[in-house]
Amino acid sequence: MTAPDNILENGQENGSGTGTVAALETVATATCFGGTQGTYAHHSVVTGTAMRFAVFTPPGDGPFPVLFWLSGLTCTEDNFTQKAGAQRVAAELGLILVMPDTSPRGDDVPDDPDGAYDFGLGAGFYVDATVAPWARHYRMYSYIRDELPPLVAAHFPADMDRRAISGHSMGGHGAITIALKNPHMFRSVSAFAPIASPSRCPWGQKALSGYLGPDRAAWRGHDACALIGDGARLPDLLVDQGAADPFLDEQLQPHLLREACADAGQPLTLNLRPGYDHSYFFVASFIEDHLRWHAAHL
Ligand SMILES: N[C@@H](CCC(=O)N[C@@H](CSC=O)C(=O)NCC(=O)O)C(=O)O
Repeated sequence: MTAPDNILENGQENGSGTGTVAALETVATATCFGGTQGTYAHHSVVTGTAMRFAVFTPPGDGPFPVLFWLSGLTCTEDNFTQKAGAQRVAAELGLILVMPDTSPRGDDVPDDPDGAYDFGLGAGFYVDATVAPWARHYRMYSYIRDELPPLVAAHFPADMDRRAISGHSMGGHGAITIALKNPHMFRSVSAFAPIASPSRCPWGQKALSGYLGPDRAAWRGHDACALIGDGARLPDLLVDQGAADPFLDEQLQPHLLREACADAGQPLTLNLRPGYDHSYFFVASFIEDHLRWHAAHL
């Protein structure tokens, strides 16, 4: 099976006997390092909107292991795809890369009332909102965990028993927390400049209070440090963090993750990279390390 090159108009049986998987529209494709870089669209039952995601399919027949990449605030499926330069190594390693959008979008999807970049559109925070008006569409946790994997399995030459997850900033938080809550799903987990403890930084407090309400007990299930403190575990965790990141002290706070892991005996490799900021120049500089690390675990 190669990457889809047509527009499928009907859903197809997902092979598991559990129902149909949504049709996938191919928005655009390009050949890249012998593989295919594509953008795909579908109707999401989970978010109730159209959703887009990007996929890099390496050359060859597969089945290939799959890395899910979760991007940060303001991003779409394009940021990592166009800026990280991950395709060369993914082609060499035989790794499918899946890059979803970071929130639902559409005319009836509410946004931050002030148009701020850190809530609403482009800022789904990988949680299922429980508070109106967000709860109707902002369900990125279930989208990433439950809806996207069967779509990838149905339409791409993917070996879903060999899954990895990684992400940047808000997406680093998403990758770590989704893996901590679903340890059977991923063989390896890494992050770039993740928000270590959303309950204790302005970005996270705004998002968790807005999407989940003021009860901090509900926030614990989406806070990596709280999850680790409450007993969740990963076999291993790789994190890279730029030491010149302007969000380091106020928002990201990697020392909280280091302390939570040390207290709990959770394995963690935390690389503090002198001179690097929060941008995709930083991600591009170390993505090869992460892809090789994931490939070794898959
Ligand atoms: N000052 C920026 C803030 C947004 C920003 O830095 N977004 C980061 C992720 S931050 C945490 O989730 C990002 O990845 N941006 C996209 C990019 O291509 O660099 C602003 O006001 O937009």
